Order: sequence, then C-alpha cells, then structure tokens
Amino acid sequence: MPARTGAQYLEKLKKDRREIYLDGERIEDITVHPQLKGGAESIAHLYDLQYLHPEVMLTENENGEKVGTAFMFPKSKDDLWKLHKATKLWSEASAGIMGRSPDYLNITFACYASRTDVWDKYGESEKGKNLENYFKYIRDNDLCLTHCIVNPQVDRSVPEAQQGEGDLALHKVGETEDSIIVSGARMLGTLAPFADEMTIYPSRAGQGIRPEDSKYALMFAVPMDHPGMMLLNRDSFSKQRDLFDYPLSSRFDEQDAIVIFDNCHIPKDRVFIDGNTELYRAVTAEVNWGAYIVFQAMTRALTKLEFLFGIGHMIADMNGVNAFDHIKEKLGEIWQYKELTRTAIVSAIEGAQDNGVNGVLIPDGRPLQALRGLMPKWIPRSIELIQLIGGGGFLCTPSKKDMQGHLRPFIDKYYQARNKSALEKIKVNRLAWDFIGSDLAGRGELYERFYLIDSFRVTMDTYTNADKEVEMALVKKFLDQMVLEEEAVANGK
Ligand SMILES: Cc1cc2nc3c(=O)[nH]c(=O)nc-3n(C[C@H](O)[C@H](O)[C@H](O)COP(=O)(O)OP(=O)(O)OC[C@H]3O[C@@H](n4cnc5c(N)ncnc54)[C@H](O)[C@@H]3O)c2cc1C
Repeated sequence: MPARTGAQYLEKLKKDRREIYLDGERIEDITVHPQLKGGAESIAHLYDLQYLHPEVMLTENENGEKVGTAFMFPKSKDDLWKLHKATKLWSEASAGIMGRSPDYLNITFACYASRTDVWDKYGESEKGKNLENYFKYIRDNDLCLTHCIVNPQVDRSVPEAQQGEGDLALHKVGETEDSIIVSGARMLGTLAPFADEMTIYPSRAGQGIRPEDSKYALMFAVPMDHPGMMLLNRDSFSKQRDLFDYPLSSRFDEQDAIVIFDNCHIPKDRVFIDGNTELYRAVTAEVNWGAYIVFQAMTRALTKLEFLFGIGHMIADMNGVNAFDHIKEKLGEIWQYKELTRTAIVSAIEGAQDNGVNGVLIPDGRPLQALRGLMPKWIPRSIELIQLIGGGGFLCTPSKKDMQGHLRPFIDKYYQARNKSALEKIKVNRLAWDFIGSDLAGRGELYERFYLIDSFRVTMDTYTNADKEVEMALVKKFLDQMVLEEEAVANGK
C-alpha cells in the first residue's frame, strides 16, 4: 500500500480497539471523542499533505511504490534537504506544536534499519532482520508510531532493577515458543491515542544498564490494540471550544500517556533486543540515532521560533511598543535564536558524512548536539520574551460569543490597536495566548524542556563526547612558546 491519505488513516484508527483511558473512561472511538478528535483530524491532515506536496513529502521504496519521505535512507545532501523540507512542511501545519508528528519515529526506525550491522556486531543478526522487516512493514503501510523509552519516576537515584523490588520498570517475566512476556510501565507515549503502533527502545538512560539487569534490556513493537497493553492518558488540553477562541488547543493536543504492560506477550518476530545489554547500550551510542532525530527535532524547533518571532513582532507592532529600544532588543533576541537554529541545520547538512556502512548520509551531529542542549533554554526564554512584550493584552480577549453579542460596538471601540481593528487584534492575542499561556502552551513548554532529556544531561554529554583535539592543539601551540631557559637547555635547544 502506498503512502496513506488522511481518510485512510482515520478509517484504520476508527476500527482500532486499543485499551486506552481518559479521565476514568475507556475510549471506544478516538475519531469521535470530543477531547481527542481534534488531534486525530490534525494527524489526518498531515497525511493529506503528502498528496498536496508529493515532490517533497513522498519518495519511492525499492518496489517503486510511493512512500513517505521520512522513511528514506538519505544518500545525498539533496536527500537531506528533502527530508528537512518534508519535516518543515509537517511542522508548519501545527506551528511546531505537534512534536511527535509521525515523521519523528519514522525517521528513528529508518535510522535503526539502516544500521543493522550493529545487531550483527553484537551477535543478534536474527533480531536485526526482524527490525528490517518491521521497518519495511511500517514504511509500506505508512504507519504512525508512538514510543515509551523512559521507565517511570519512582527513585531516579537507583538502577531500574531496584524500582519497586525490580517489578516496576518494564522487564521480561517469561517466554513461550513464539513470544516473550513482559510486565511493567513506561512513560510518556506522546501521540498514544493517535498512533498505530507502540515502540519500545533504549533511551540515553539505557547506556547505564548493568549486565545483571538483562531482563530490562528490551526493544520491541506491537500494534496499539495488542492484548495486555493499557494506556492511561493525562488530562486533555484539547478545548471543546470554537477555533476562534482556541485556535491551537482545539486541534493540536497530541496527548501523552503512560503505558502499562501486564503479562503481555510480544511475538518474537516483533522483538529487536531481548536481554543483550551490550547491544542495548550500543543502540543509543552507535547507530547515529542522535544526529537523525535531532535533525528532525531542530527543524520543528525552527518552525516554533519562526512563529514566536512572527507573533512577537505582530504584537509589538500593533501595540506600538516596538518604538522602545528594549522591546526591539527582545525581538532581536528571538530572531538570533531562530537564525542560529536555521544556520545549524544548514551546517548539519553541509557537513554530512557517509555512515561508512551502506552509503547512508549522516547529518553533522555537532551543530545539532549544540542546539539540543540550548533549545530547552531558548524556547522557554522566547516564550518569556513574548510575555514581556505583550503584557496584559493576552487577557483582553473577548470570546467568539462575546464578539457576537450586544457589546460588540464597545469591543470594536475599546479593543482596537493603532493599526488593527479590534477583531484583528483580538485574533492575534488569542492565538498568541494559546501558544504561550494556555494549558496546551504550558505542556508545550515542558515538552521543549524534556522531550530529548533535559538540557543539563545533554550539555554534559556535549562536553564529554566533544572532540577536543583541535582546541587542545591551539592552546598547546602557545604553551610551547612559553619556554624557560633551563627547559631549552634540557631539550637541547
Ligand atoms: C511533554 C512531554 C512529552 C514526552 N514525550 C515522550 C515520548 O513520547 N516518549 C518517551 O519515551 N518519553 C517522552 N517524554 C519523557 C521524556 O523522555 C522524559 O521526560 C525525559 O527523559 C526526562 O525524564 P523524566 O521526565 O523522568 O525526568 P527525570 O529523569 O526524573 O529528571 C527530573 C530532574 O532530575 C534530574 N535528574 C534525574 N536523573 C538524574 C541523574 N541521573 N543525574 C542528574 N540529574 C538527574 C534531571 O536533570 C531533571 O532536572 C516526554 C516528556 C514530556 C515532558
């Protein structure tokens, strides 16, 4: 089957009988649930965009079928540009709010499938083959995945095996001829109500796994309605209000869920790691996943920064506050974050290198890694700057019903801006509030701080993994010039 349309995506979702709960209720049909249908329709729209922009959004598999660009193995810089443009198009559909649009995990699994040599290296060729087959399955059926790669917060100061006497973190509890049996929980499946498949794979924390903890070393995938798997959503931030009132919350709540496995049988052909702690560590460290996924993530972040700069400028201009130097400086600061992000993406493409295995091109990880540590600071800072620019205007926002009521002549008079009608100004302020202040906006800010682990650990890794030779050589050149006479004599100079 070639790339899906939105209607095909919704049709499959409608038939699905996953065990998923929201506010105490088991959801029977996600596509009609008042708090979830907005999100489902937004994902469907992304699939429709594939056919509106086929030159960017589609590529071909080895059978000549049209499949999503995010599934490609990029082999040239042109391919990486195409991947970037495809991500950009999808991210613009929600102004960057839907961080886990299907391309996020499609790219992740394309990356894994392009490096099954790592599975060979650790003696797991059969599971590497499972992974390759799974990748072809999701690519050729154009599936949307969610992932839960973090064990629940219980006691972060001790290893996973010590959480609730080893019983809480996801782990293997048994095996049959055809399946492994798992129990335990994981967080935090963004997109869980809207995805076709649940995936489990190692996170950065997995690098600390101990050989004796092999039952926690798991990587697998199952359909969302797989028996023995339950999902518990957080509160919905989807406003059941008119699009005029909440232009973003009414459509773009991608949800987040805890997944609980209760003696769940995972078919062996869907298992990619089962107990091999060395491979579990290597998957994070050796397959170039970081470069690929941060390439996708920073493209989306660029869209968010563009939106923040655009809305900030619009507010400042309509309120006349961009006449003040410190407001110009605040807007300039957001512009700088945006431009540095754009430049880092260009630099990642220009510095891309062959993976040395099968000609797949890896974006240069250095500028991306730098952004990965900085973005959790830049986006919250940009949100703060918008608040400082907009002041109380975000709360001078009559609703659609107010606008249609008898107070409208007063609203038109007292809510006007220097260069905008009251209606135009209220629209800008409502849109901005839904991006920086509503409950969906609060979740979005938390997302930026944590979805790729926190800035503290990422920045620490940046230092640890940095190639320091060029910089050391520069310093050494000067140290070598600082010679005492006795040293020169001792060195025969
Ligand atoms: C909105 C949102 C969506 C998300 N979506 C997904 C998803 O789709 N899939 C998924 O798998 N995960 C998802 N996550 C989870 C995300 O991966 C985690 O939040 C992230 O890995 C951090 O883990 P944590 O939240 O458990 O925080 P913790 O690890 O508990 O960290 C909390 C604080 O403690 C500090 N800390 C914790 N451990 C250490 C340590 N060993 N050393 C030093 N400091 C430490 C951290 O620096 C941080 O400041 C999402 C998170 C959010 C907020």
